[in-house]
Amino acid sequence: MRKQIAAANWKMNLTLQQGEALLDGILGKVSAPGSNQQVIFAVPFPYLASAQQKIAGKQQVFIAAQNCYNKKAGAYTGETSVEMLQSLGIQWVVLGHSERREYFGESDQFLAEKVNIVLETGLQPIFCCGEPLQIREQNTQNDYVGAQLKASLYHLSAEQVQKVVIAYEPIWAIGTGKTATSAQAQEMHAFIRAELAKQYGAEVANNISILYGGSVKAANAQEIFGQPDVDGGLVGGASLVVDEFVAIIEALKK
Ligand SMILES: O=C[C@H](O)COP(=O)(O)O
Repeated sequence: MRKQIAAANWKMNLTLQQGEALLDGILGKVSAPGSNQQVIFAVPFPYLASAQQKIAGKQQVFIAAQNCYNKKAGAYTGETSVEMLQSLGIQWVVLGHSERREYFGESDQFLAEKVNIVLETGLQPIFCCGEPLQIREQNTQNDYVGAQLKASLYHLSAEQVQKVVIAYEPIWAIGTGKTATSAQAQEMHAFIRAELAKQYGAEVANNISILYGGSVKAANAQEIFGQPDVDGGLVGGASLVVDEFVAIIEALKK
């Protein structure tokens, strides 16, 4: 059965001290996640080790990297390998966030290579997809997102693809305060699941968690997460505030 997941993406925010206080605050307040729920914190690279120590012994709570490189090791100054992440105990990596695609020119092919190395090393990707405003206005978002999935994921086996969590993040809703309506989120999530079912069969598609991202906050989480094909969220701004993110975790389906 697929998991219900609240994933925090801190992006390039917070000092180490602020990050530690945030993590302590959230972990001190939130009830223990249920066995079908997971909480993931995607923190900046320099904080991975300390964050990993803070969650030690907590069931269903994980730390994620926000990125990784597509090569195993070598002369790639400034990059971080999946093996390095694994050596810290990290089990998750966010890949293909629209900010990486836009500001760092990450292509579908490059992301397919990153997906491969993450899975081959034994970690799990949170693979982001989503359309810009212009595409939504043309009503071609299904084609756009379908092409992103095909280009970066469909070479995977059925066994591998079930280790991927997909995060649908309409770019026009990220950090804008403009959330997709719960109906828009459900419509796209159902489309993504139907596409996965076409490629891998319904059983596999039903095992894949699909998160919504884009201005999720305490006030709208329950309604969005309540949609049948929405399995939680990838949360930016609201994940930086203790009470907001605690409420978002509590809004996950049981
Ligand atoms: O990774 C998270 C998404 O980009 C959403 O960010 P946001 O919640 O600040 O809109």
